[in-house]
Amino acid sequence: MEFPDEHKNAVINLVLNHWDMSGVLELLDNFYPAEEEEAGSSEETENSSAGTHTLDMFVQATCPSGQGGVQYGSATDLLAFIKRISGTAHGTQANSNIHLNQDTGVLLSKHDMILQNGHYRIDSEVSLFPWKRIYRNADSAHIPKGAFGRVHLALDCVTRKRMACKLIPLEHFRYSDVEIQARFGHENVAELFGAILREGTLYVFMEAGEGGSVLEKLDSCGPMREAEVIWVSRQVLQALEYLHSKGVIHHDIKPSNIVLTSAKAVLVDFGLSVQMSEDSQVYNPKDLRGTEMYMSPELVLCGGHNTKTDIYSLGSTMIHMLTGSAPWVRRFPRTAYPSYLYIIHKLAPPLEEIPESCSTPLRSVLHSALHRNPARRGSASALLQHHALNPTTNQTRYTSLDSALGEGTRPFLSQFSNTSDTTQDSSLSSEDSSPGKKGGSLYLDLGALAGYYHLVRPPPSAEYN
Ligand SMILES: Nc1ncnc2c1ncn2[C@@H]1O[C@H](COP(=O)(O)OP(=O)(O)OP(=O)(O)O)[C@@H](O)[C@H]1O
Repeated sequence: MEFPDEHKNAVINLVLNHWDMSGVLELLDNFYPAEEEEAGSSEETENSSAGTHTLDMFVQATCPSGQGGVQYGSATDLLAFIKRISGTAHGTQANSNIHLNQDTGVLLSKHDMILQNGHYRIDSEVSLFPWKRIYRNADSAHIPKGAFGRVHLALDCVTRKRMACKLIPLEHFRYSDVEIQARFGHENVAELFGAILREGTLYVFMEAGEGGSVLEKLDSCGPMREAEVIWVSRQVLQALEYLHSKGVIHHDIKPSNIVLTSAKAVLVDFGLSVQMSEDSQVYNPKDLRGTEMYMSPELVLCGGHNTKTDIYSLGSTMIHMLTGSAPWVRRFPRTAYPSYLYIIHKLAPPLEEIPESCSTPLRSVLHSALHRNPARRGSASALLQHHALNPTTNQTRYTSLDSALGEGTRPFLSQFSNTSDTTQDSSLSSEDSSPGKKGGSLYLDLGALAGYYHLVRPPPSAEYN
């Protein structure tokens, strides 16, 4: 049966508005089969004749006249999309039919990320900014980046939604880069908003840690106060409690992978994460994954480990937060020790690095988190119950990093309480932040507080336009 074009478009729009991918595909089957065959566009036809409904077929069919291939979808749609991308990236998908010359992707956030005719174009629909150019120094184009990804601040030009956007070259893309965040939403896991493939690079949009990473804090300010360490550790443990309950091991807990928003700390970088199968108690690694200084002794041995390895890495991260240096590096300078694996194997745990000033309750948390024997190491749930991490009624219960600061700064900070973002310097440097820089927090340093005021103001509108 032949349908007029207006009728087709109206029905497609109706289904898109009440988003249902299977409904859309079914409709497309009814509307377009003859046209696809006639068009004879080889790859498309081959695919559809094989009975596979690919995103590209969907894109081509719904956007016949130059419209883009970015669609709103569910987490399942996003997972299907990135599965195909990772197949292409690693050459395991023979005829994946990914159109590298056309943007394709799936956005989860229908209300905050506005698509224009199936496009989400950099600069017209969404703008990307190097963090530091926005918040610190107009001359600097510093972009926080890891081994493979560069992370920008992104702004939807219509809704003004602020996000982080990680750019991953296709050849370095791993399915887990997106999979875990797509499947496991938690308030302490950076929320995923979508992913778009454009010109061989995957743009992954997610919740922005506009306050920078914990490593950046340590680099700027030196060791953190105990209250701050407790506040951050609690947030990370909440994320780990959830992830571990799903059998997920993050594998790279460290200060640079914990980022701060105005009200919470969230985990990022799930590229090394794995989910253990339901019945297995042990994950047997094929490779060594993680960042040396924070690695557990059992992980270094490569003989099998479980979720407790993340707890050990969090213990190492807590040492870094309390001292300003990653474990081991002060006793064994990196210049002299290119690898810490043997040191960790022989000497772990680094309990003597716990500063003398550390309170007895927090010390006991560290002893539990850093226990050499994973079976005797506290789980995330157990540590969350520990009284050191659970301020009693006599103690303040902190709701943000700001509120974890001393009473003395409150009047000053309250001037800015209407500002929602605790945005700060986003410079990223070494893993071992110099302990000699400043004794306290950025927030407690008056000079830095002045800078803080500067930083939390909204970015200059000229740059956003
Ligand atoms: N959502 C975010 N908000 C703010 N900053 C972020 C966000 N995601 C990542 N970053 C910053 O960018 C840095 C690099 O990102 P990420 O760790 O995801 O990349 P990577 O290439 O996988 O890095 P790695 O070398 O640690 O494996 C992080 O260490 C962090 O400081």
